[in-house]
Amino acid sequence: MTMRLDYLSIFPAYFDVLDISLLGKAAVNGLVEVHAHDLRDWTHDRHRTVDDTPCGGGAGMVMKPDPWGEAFDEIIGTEPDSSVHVIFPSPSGAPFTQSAAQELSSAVRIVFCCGRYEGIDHRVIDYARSMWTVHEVSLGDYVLNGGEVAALAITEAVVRLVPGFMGNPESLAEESFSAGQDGLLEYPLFTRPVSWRGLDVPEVLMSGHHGRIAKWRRDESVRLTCERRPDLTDSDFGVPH
Ligand SMILES: COc1cc(COC(=O)c2cn[nH]c2)cc(-c2cccnc2)c1
Repeated sequence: MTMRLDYLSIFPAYFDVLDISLLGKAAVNGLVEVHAHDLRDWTHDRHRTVDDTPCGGGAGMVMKPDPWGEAFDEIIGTEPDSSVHVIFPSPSGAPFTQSAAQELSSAVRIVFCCGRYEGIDHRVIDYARSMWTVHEVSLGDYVLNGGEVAALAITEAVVRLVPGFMGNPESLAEESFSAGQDGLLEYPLFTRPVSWRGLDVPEVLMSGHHGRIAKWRRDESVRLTCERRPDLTDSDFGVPH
């Protein structure tokens, strides 16, 4: 089953990068189909206007609903279809998580709507919710100039989970934020040379003693998680289960 990805943006060139690297390979072997669209193609005035001043006053500009509606009609259609997932990256969205990426990796169609300026007229999101499955998602508590970079990050998190995309699926299982690690951060990784600029690989990892190695890795994951992500630890005991 091919996953179709559409990107609506006033800077569609952001998505040229999807033709290379891992994503390019997925596109080549028919797993993923990518279409980027310039929102201005659905404007009709000489200046190809996509924004206007906010009703009720306030600083900055808001993206007009009209171009979005016409683009939706052409790109997605005018009939409701809950199998279409429409994503609005936004600072006011719900935190994007690995489980959300996992769910989206089985979608047949995902449409990314990249907001610019101060945001998009809210009726665009309300309309989209009446037609498709909408996700307003945040990548973190910071503000980007537009949704394009967030759309690329979400795309990578999702497409790498599409069955048949990753060379060796085992590497997916071992990662942080995947079920296998109980939501712990990944332990530190090492490879050869054993000694590098006066820094040595921890001896336990060279011992060949698998039980000790597993314990060292678990202890490191717990230590790192408690240090850096107290929010991921269980408040009762301060140590993740
Ligand atoms: C500058 O103001 C913005 C920026 C962005 C781009 O996304 C992010 O900055 C982001 C995403 N995760 N963390 C930050 C989106 C909107 C927006 C879109 C739709 C509805 N409402 C607002 C507004």
